[in-house]
Amino acid sequence: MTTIRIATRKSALALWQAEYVKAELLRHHPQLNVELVPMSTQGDKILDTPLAKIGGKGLFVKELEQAMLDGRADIAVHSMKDVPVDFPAGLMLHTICPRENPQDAFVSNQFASLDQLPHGAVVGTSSLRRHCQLKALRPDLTVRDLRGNVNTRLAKLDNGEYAAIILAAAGLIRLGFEQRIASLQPVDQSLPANGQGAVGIECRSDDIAVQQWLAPLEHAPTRACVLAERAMNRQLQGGCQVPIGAFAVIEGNSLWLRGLVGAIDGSEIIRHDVRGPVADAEQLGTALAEHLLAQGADRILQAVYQAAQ
Ligand SMILES: NCc1[nH]cc(CCC(=O)O)c1CC(=O)O
Repeated sequence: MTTIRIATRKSALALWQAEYVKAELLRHHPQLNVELVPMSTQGDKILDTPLAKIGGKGLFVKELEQAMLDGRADIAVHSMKDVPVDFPAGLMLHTICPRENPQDAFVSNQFASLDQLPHGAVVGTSSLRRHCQLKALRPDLTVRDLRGNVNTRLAKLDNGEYAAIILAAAGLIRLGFEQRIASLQPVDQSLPANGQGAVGIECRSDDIAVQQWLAPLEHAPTRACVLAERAMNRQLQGGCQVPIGAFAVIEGNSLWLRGLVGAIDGSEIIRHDVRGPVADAEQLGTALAEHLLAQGADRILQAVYQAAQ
């Protein structure tokens, strides 16, 4: 019997995603044996420092990748949002699964939406992208860092430390917390991060057998969108902690990609969007990034990187 071992982080969301891939593999190939190999990553161990200050790309994926290279695991399941743009030699991003709701969610026990928050309210998020867009809409708000997995973040909200918190809707929905979403942030007010809501599967580049098992899990429209979004980030040389939004949708045969780069305090946001054939997804992402750079995105990003040091 063929066994496929899935390297996964131990957070509730990571385990959900690994279980999802396991269930999908078994649904398509009932003859397989699929096992989870849970492990801790560097990113899971550093909980007290804001992510933006730790730097280092791929904090949450290195250990999983080493396990595949060592043959202790065959595939790794990732939130595409957390996957660095480049892969180590010998590994590849093989499969992109159907996207869950890509929007940011407004979660509060008292308020229905962002515009209901009283003047000066404290909002929790650890994402520079969300921070930037929140302050642009509501300069009066105090944005405070909010780390931890989804359960921890909800507990901090319930403790009364924040009037509201912003999380990815996808994580909440997958973990059964959909009813905690007070409202969804419209994408033109909170443009999602590249890859948000999509699950990706990484494997060894030469492991043709595993790649054949994975093939039916692929979702072509999600792949096109995520490739466009990631190409934009790659061209901007943005890591995972940058005030960059990138979000694509497919309309008929055409792909519509929106992007932004902003100052963390929301004082300046550069936006642009492009449309083109779905087949040109990556070129669209690169072209959008070039436009943003020409409009001053590099100046904004340099200031962000300097402030983080
Ligand atoms: N950076 C952490 C992370 N990585 C993926 C998700 C949510 C699920 C997804 O985007 O697929 C989250 C939590 C969040 O942003 O609220």
